[in-house]
Amino acid sequence: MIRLTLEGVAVRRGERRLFEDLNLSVRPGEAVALTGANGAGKSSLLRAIAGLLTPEAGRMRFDDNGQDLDLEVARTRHLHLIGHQDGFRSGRTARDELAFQVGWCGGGPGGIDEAVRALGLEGLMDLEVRRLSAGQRRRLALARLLAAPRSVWLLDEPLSPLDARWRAEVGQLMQAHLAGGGIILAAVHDPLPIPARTCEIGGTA
Ligand SMILES: Nc1ncnc2c1ncn2[C@@H]1O[C@H](COP(=O)(O)OP(=O)(O)OP(=O)(O)O)[C@@H](O)[C@H]1O
Repeated sequence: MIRLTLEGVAVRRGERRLFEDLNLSVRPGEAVALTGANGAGKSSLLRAIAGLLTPEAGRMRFDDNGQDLDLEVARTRHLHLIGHQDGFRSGRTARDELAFQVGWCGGGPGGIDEAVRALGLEGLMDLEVRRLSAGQRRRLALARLLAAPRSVWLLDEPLSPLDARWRAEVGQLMQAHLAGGGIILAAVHDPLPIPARTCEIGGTA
């Protein structure tokens, strides 16, 4: 049961400090919606938590039932970041790209079929990624969450290209993740379809 704690975190991009003194604790089974204006720093915060950006100040901790985890080990083994850039090579098939990502995350092939079903991708897996619609492509990116299970989901506007049906379906998958003790930190402009605490990131566009 992993918990994420941020203490006094500040993030700077270029000349601008986006926010400072951010304190946040996300407990197992809890979802937090990161809100704020365009350019406030929501994506930057998710990237900083994932270790892709060095914060200017503060501390980030993951603990497992109160036992502090090594930060790099926690990021490598327990965290997924689904951002705007999904990392797919667009000339390869959805099947090959999902298998590659799941293998890279240490997941076996066993979970892929179930993830493909859960995200309604069955008829799309032999298509090149470039032939998928924006919503289909996002569902392919989200399939990694199920096929290579990890406790911490960092999601950057996960629902934005999805239609109403898939927003609801992914909401159910999020709910199941929380029920299993996972945590979700999601940058959003619209409310999440699950109960979530809100953390507003300061700054202006
Ligand atoms: N590589 C970079 N170098 C310098 N500044 C950057 C870089 N990437 C982003 N920024 C700036 O950092 C600020 C925060 O961007 P970020 O994407 O974190 O905001 P956001 O809150 O997620 O915005 P949105 O709601 O528009 O997605 C923006 O002003 C952006 O221009």
